[in-house]
Amino acid sequence: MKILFLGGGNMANALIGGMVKQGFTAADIHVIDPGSEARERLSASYAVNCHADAKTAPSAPDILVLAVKPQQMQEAVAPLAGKLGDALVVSIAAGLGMAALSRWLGGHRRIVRCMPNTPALIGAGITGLCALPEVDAAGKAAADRVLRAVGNTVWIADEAQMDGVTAISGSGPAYVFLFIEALQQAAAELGFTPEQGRQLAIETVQGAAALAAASDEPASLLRERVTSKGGTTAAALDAMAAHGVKDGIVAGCLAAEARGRELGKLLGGE
Ligand SMILES: NC(=O)C1=CN([C@@H]2O[C@H](COP(=O)(O)OP(=O)(O)OC[C@H]3O[C@@H](n4cnc5c(N)ncnc54)[C@H](OP(=O)(O)O)[C@@H]3O)[C@@H](O)[C@H]2O)C=CC1
Ligand SMILES: O=C(O)[C@@H]1CCC=N1
Repeated sequence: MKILFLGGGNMANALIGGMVKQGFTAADIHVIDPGSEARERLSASYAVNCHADAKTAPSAPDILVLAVKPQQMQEAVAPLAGKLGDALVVSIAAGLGMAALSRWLGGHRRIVRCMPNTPALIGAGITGLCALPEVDAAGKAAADRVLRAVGNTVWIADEAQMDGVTAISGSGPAYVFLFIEALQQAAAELGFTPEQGRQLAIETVQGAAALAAASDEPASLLRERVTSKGGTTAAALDAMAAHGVKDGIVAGCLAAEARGRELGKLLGGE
């Protein structure tokens, strides 16, 4: 099974690292990236085959993973159009619809669109996936196996919801990191050292996420359990509500979804 990556940046590194760990054979993985640094990093880390362009790469791989920026995609896939045989194309590009991608690939229809996230780097990713109707069960299973190498997967029936997946889990780690930054800033203002602030903030987020994952109860109930009447948490939540924290997060997610749709249109979608 030959797997070709187009683009060898952050997400390709995360996926390839996970795949090699899960027993995919490095010799069967090829990467095209014009950047010599990107290629050196990948071949040094995982001993995969790296190519500066499509000329030396396998022309009809079993799986082609598209891991360039959405804005780079049309130009990047042009050399591959019409030459893919029945390769399964797995795109991780935000916003880019499968109809536009299919056109750019000369009418290729075996396409799966995915949205992973950066915790994939440590095998803790969550990926939403969606396929064109022409992709059979074996094709979906193959895409699922690639993305499961770096975390869990959720299949989405309606492609229109993929921008929503991007808004919640694709971009989501950035919101959580912002929250951690805010906790660390507050810790610094309260006189803790950076190391103390880091430990208190990160282990709180880790512990709360683990508790939410382990519990059948909704997050709102877990929150209420922390919140004693007239206590410190109530004071904090009141101040956060006055600053619109929760509404701001919801508005941010909706803005991410809207930007995904906008990118899709700019990139040639309907
Ligand atoms: N980062 C994230 O959290 C997530 C990203 N994604 C999606 O993953 C995709 C990749 O993102 P990310 O890994 O962060 O981006 P990167 O910029 O890190 O990686 C893209 C790589 O592709 C290279 N490249 C540019 N043009 C070509 C070409 N013609 N042929 C082959 N390679 C090329 C780039 O080189 P150079 O730098 O020299 O241009 C770069 O090394 C994007 O479409 C993004 O929407 C999806 C989920 C999460
Ligand atoms: O910000 C972006 O566009 C990409 C997609 C999801 C996460 N990063």
